[in-house]
Amino acid sequence: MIGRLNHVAIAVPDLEAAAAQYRGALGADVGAPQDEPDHGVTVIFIDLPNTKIELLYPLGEASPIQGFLDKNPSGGIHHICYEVDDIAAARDKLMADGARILGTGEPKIGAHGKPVLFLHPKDFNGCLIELEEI
Ligand SMILES: CC[C@@H](C(=O)O)C(=O)SCCNC(=O)CCNC(=O)[C@H](O)C(C)(C)COP(=O)(O)OP(=O)(O)OC[C@H]1O[C@@H](n2cnc3c(N)ncnc32)[C@H](O)[C@@H]1OP(=O)(O)O
Ligand SMILES: [Co+2]
Repeated sequence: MIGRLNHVAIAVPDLEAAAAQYRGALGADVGAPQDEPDHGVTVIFIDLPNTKIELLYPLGEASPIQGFLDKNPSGGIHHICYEVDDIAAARDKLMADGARILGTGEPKIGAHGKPVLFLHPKDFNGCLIELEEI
């Protein structure tokens, strides 16, 4: 069901500093900050030859990443995103298998303009999984 690794997301305490580090120290192709108010985050994408890195910073009062940063003040890997062909079919199969879909269960439009869903980390070995329909 899952396909390519779309991105690895890293929650960071200082977005500009993290972007500068990836651009300078690591010589990466770093994009511009993008506010995603529907998701409570500001993101910067970094293009790598085989996948992307998503730098995440809280946006607004109810950001879903605030608790993670409170527990991990230096930042850390927050989620990984797998591509799927049909997100509704993937959701229905996962729910039938007993996995918890976060939020309403309905896909939201993600940072790439495509539908996304999140799966509870406690159901997947402590790893928060995002699915993105491609
Ligand atoms: C820009 C759009 C999009 C894209 O297109 O790429 C994005 O990536 S948006 C990214 C941000 N959005 C989300 O993360 C949405 C889904 N997340 C959530 O609903 C919540 O963050 C959460 C996963 C339910 C966690 O909620 P929170 O209130 O912070 O924590 P809890 O205390 O309820 O956590 C319960 C339990 O889970 C552990 N946890 C929390 N976050 C993670 C994580 N990222 N990875 C692994 N484990 C995580 C937390 O530590 C708790 O464990 P215990 O302490 O053992 O109870
Ligand atoms: Co993401």
